[in-house]
Amino acid sequence: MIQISNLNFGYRPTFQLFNNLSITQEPGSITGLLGVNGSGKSTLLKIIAGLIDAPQASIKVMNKAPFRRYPSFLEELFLVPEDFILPEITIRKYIKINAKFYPNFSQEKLEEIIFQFGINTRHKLTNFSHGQKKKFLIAFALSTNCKLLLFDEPTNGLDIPSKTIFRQVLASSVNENQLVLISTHQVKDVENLIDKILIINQGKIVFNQSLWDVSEKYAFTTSTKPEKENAIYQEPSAGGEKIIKPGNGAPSTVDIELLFNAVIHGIDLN
Ligand SMILES: Nc1ncnc2c1ncn2[C@@H]1O[C@H](COP(=O)(O)OP(=O)(O)OP(=O)(O)O)[C@@H](O)[C@H]1O
Repeated sequence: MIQISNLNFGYRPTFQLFNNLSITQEPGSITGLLGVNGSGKSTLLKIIAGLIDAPQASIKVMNKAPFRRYPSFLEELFLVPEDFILPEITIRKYIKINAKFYPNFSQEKLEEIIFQFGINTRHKLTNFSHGQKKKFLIAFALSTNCKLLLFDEPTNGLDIPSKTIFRQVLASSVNENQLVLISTHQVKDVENLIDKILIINQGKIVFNQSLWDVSEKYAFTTSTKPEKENAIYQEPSAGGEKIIKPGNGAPSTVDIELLFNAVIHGIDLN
């Protein structure tokens, strides 16, 4: 569904943000895109969505060049950006105007998610708080049933119950023909939701694996003192050490934050 090879891109000629970045992603997963501040997560989502051109790279998203922005491409992709401006119209009007661009749009699904989030459809969108607007946009995105859904920091601004509802509605409303890519720093918010992890660092994708594979290959444990042998990576935490060791065959619950820190510190967990 996403094939990017040799992506070189920078906003300024003097600073290259991506260096020969390559990714392949197939449908059927909810993938977390992780990276430190400024590593280029939002930029990558915009390139995939066709909002930024990267003419030197070979980029195919749903077998099309995103920046050409063919209608048949746009009707199968929805990006929920980190920041957005919504028009001064009611939710009902927004739906009436925008739903028709998405052939698989489900009004029923939208009403269900809006109900779960407790959104009042009579108000104008501009009268909502940022978190309320975001919940509406997430609900709309899921209701489009697009093949590719891109979420940039979707849980920023959501209250704690809404984060739980976000995980529930996302997990229950996507199917194996869709790919969901979620850029986030809030790894706790996407734990038990994502099934793949992509990590971007210093202009490249440095990690791309399913959580299931990671859970089988490695054991994530804690100890009151540092491990002298056998630790692949360890770091101090409240009350002791968090440790990654080689797995023993039994699946281990993956500590995504620890995994991320290990990869960013140059540990090869591929
Ligand atoms: N429109 C722009 N013009 C120039 N530079 C930009 C622009 N947008 C982003 N950048 C720069 O590109 C780099 C990557 O930004 P981007 O927003 O993609 O990173 P990010 O990983 O999403 O960051 P964060 O986690 O902080 O949201 C940053 O150094 C940023 O300052």
